[in-house]
Amino acid sequence: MRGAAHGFPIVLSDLTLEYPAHGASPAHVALHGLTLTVEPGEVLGLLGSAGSGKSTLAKVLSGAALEQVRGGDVRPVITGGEANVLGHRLRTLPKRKLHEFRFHVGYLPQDAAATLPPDRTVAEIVGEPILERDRRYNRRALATRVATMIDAVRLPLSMLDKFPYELSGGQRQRVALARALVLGPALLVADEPTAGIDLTVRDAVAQLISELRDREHGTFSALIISHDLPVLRRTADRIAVLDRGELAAIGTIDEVFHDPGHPYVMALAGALDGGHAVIDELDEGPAV
Ligand SMILES: Nc1ncnc2c1ncn2[C@@H]1O[C@H](COP(=O)(O)OP(=O)(O)OP(=O)(O)O)[C@@H](O)[C@H]1O
Repeated sequence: MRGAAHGFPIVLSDLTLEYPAHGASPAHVALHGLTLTVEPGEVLGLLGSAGSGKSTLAKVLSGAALEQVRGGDVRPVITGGEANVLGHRLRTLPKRKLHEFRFHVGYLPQDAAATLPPDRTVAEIVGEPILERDRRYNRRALATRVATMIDAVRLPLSMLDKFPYELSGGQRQRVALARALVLGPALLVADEPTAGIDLTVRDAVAQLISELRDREHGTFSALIISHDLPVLRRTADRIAVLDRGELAAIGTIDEVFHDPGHPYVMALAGALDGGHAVIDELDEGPAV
């Protein structure tokens, strides 16, 4: 693909994602005909109504949806078009390459804070991806890297020996973010990274993401799902808006909201004019 050959971290071409039929539930198309490109060094914000397909896209682009299915979990599959991430065609990515692929993509799932392993300390949780990659990794270097990440997400080092149940939801969210970033990924896919985090720390999380982008000179890119406009203004070069599984708009925040052609984007713009910074109250979207 042309984009991938030029080092674009994400190239989506007419991408359709579907949850296969399971039990009594029929197959469900979650995302339809999505075409977009994330440029090297770009942070793309992703907004959209509830159920518009944001988390589904994050699961697929991070490679999480390609992992072995556990229990009754139903994963989305690519049923049309192409998704190329970091030069890999996800549709045909061999299972043996998935592990390596996932080392290069930091993924913060929507439920990350709630699903941290309860029996591990913060230090163990954040350091785990390093040990998964290299069991013999120098323990002192590991401790330093983990402490650096904990500091980067503005948590005190006294948290390192704590268990998830001893932390607040916002602190757990930041532990999950530290874990997603610990391997120094080329791409971060973050599903509501500031959910549950109080205002003062939200700024710090936005700052961390923009620092990574600025410091890594085009080698760090991100897809950030968020309804938090101040966070997107700080971090995102452009935003894409999804509505009911389709792309409703894409451009800089100003381009998208100053000339909203799509009814859902118009409603978002109206909410912003009304002074709302966090716009998830529009989740149902207007009737078209
Ligand atoms: N496991 C599943 N099986 C079948 N359909 C699913 C499954 N998970 C999600 N869906 C459906 O796929 C669509 C997209 O869901 P998704 O979670 O990606 O939306 P979203 O934009 O992230 O929403 P939210 O903002 O509420 O998190 C929805 O219609 C949802 O009901």
